[in-house]
Order: sequence, then structure tokens, then C-alpha cells
Amino acid sequence: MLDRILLSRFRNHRETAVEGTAQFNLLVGENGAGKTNILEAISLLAPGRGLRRAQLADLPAQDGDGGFAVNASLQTWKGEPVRLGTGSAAERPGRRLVQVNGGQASALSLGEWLSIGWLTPAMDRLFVEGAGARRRFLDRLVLAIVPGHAANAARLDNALRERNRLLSDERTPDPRWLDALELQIAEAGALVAAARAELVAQLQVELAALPEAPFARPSLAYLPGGPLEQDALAAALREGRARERAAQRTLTGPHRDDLAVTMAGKDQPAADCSTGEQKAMLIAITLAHSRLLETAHALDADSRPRLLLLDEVAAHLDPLRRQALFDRLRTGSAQVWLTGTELAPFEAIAGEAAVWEVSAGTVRRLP
Ligand SMILES: Nc1ncnc2c1ncn2[C@@H]1O[C@H](COP(=O)(O)OP(=O)(O)OP(=O)(O)O)[C@@H](O)[C@H]1O
Repeated sequence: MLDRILLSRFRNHRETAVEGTAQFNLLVGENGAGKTNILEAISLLAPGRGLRRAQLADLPAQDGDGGFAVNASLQTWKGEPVRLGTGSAAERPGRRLVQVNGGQASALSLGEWLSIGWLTPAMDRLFVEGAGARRRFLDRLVLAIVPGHAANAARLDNALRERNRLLSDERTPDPRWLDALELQIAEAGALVAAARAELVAQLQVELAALPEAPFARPSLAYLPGGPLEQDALAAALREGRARERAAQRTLTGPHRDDLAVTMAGKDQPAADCSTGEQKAMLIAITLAHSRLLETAHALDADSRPRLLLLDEVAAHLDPLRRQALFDRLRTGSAQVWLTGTELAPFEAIAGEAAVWEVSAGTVRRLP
């Protein structure tokens, strides 16, 4: 678990240390105090752009020197200490720096040390937004289980970007270039699609085992955006060249995948459900995912510590659902970080939680 995190010149935090953590960690304070900023800093200890998907340039404190740092120490399951750090230097603001145990490392390698999941208010629109947000959501869930997924997804993205560039070029693309790129897309794409499909199938099993109450039970289906098999995907890309040149982009492949979510009892698409029902389904997916991770851990297939960041989740649940959420989290092994504007919704766990009052970019540990 995460023992300590230090935010330096990060958003509205000049120098904020959060230490003395527990299984439940509560960040409580008024709107705009900097609670989500702390969760965001933690989320940057994973590959990717963090829970706000912010640009690197937005992260340094506006009144700072243009750089920022987030440093954390954590314990692996075996109790070994690990130090992770990320940030950017004032002189090279566009470049993300990552350190593991004091040595330079790649952002992708962060996934080998920690598995981080989150739920934020921005995700309330997940089911009504475009498929891109759901693909990213799915990829984060996969990444929490399969650290190598980020590298495959990055390889797929790079090859697709390059192929789209060639397709939209006025000059006729060199077919050998297209051959090479399509091979990369097919190789990485088949791995990405297989990992997504596998995760959805596993989640579906977990979800089916969940009681329908108190959380709305969602039913998931993976909708592939192209053939799943590597050879079939390569063939589809080759055959689609003329059509895709006209469209100036690649029209088939895992970059067109989607996740269909319906509410099991009502058989209603998630997008048509109430806001509260959508939130309850997201929580159910998060809890089912946690159970998958527990299993992976129990099988010794995954030894990374796990963090779950729940931004403003508790306050939006009625007391029964809130209690059910806390009960489930308590029996899990993830370290949980929760935010709220007041302590009242956390009454049931306040005794066992570490609590910080966050105010204008500072924190104070409450006794
Ligand atoms: N780069 C930055 N430099 C300085 N301050 C920033 C920067 N980015 C964001 N902020 C400030 O951080 C504050 C928002 O912090 P945050 O979103 O963590 O609040 P919060 O405590 O989660 O609030 P809420 O309860 O409303 O969600 C705002 O006041 C915003 O102006």
C-alpha cells in the first residue's frame, strides 16, 4: 500500500505530504480545496494521463516555476519498500519524468509496481459519451490486471496514427509501408482486443454473481470494432485500403471497439438509466473488478499493491448503498482513497480510517 505521498508544486499544492495512511483514507474539505488534486497526483503513479486526463502543462502550480513533482513510497505485498516519482522539470515542461527507486524509468513501467483504479464524477457520463471514453475505461481495467496491456495499446496507437497519416497523404502511399504498419496494427490489435474481450467475459461472470441489490447490476458486452484474429484483421486492413484512403482513416480495428452496458433487471441500455442507476452500475463494475483482482492476487498471478480512488462517491449514495460499498471494500485488499466535503457520510468507517482535512492546498491529519 501507499505509505506516503508528497506533492510539490502540483496544482494548488505547494508542498503537501500525506503520510500515516490506512486501508481507508479520507480527504475531507470544502469545494476547490485540493482533494481531487491529491487523487490525481496518486493516479499519476500509473501509466497514462491520470484521472483527469490532463495535459502535462496544466499540472504545475500556476505560481510555481513551471515544474512539479509527485513522490511516493509504497510497500509491495511482500513488504518491500518501493519509491515511485513522477513530474516535469521547469526547463522541459512537456516531458514527463518518472523515477523508480531513484533511477530513471519509463511511464509505462509504473504499471509493474502499482495497480490503480478510480471512479470520478466525470465518469458519470461514461455511458452516454462516445465510445472512446468507454475504451479508455476498459483499458484501465485491463491494465490493472495485465501490466503489458499499456505497451500493446501504445504500439497499436502509434501504428494507427502512422497509417492514418499515410492514408490522408495526397501521394499514393508506398504499399510496403502500409504492409508493415498493418502487420503491427494486426499484431498489437489482436492482443489488445483479446485482452479487452477476456476482461469483459471475466467481469460478466463476477457481475452475474453479484446480488441485484443494493447496486444496479449491469450486464456487459464487448463490441469489437474489427476482426479479433490477427490474420483476419490484417486481411481486413489490406482489403479496406481503397475505401479507407477515401475516408482518410482506418475504419476497422480495436480503435473502434465499444463496451455495451445494460441494466440487467430492466434490460435497459445504461445510457437510458437514471443518473443514480448509472452511478450504481459503475460502482458495481468497480467492485466486480476488485474481486477479479483479488482472485488474481490469491492465485499469486499479481503481486502489485492496489489502490482504489473514489472521488465524491460516498456522498452520492443513500446510506444502505454506502454501507454496502464500505463492507465490500473492507473485505478487499485494495487501499481505498475517498473524498468528500464532509465527514458525515464516512461515519461508518471514520474509526478505522486515516482522515485528512484539506484546505486551500494544504492538509492536516485529523486525530
Ligand atoms: N495548475 C494549478 N495551479 C494552481 N491551482 C490550480 C491548478 N490547477 C487547479 N488548481 C486549483 O485547484 C483547485 C481545485 O482543486 P480540486 O479539484 O482538487 O478541489 P476539490 O477539493 O476536489 O473540490 P470539489 O469538492 O469541488 O471537487 C481549484 O481552486 C483550482 O483553481
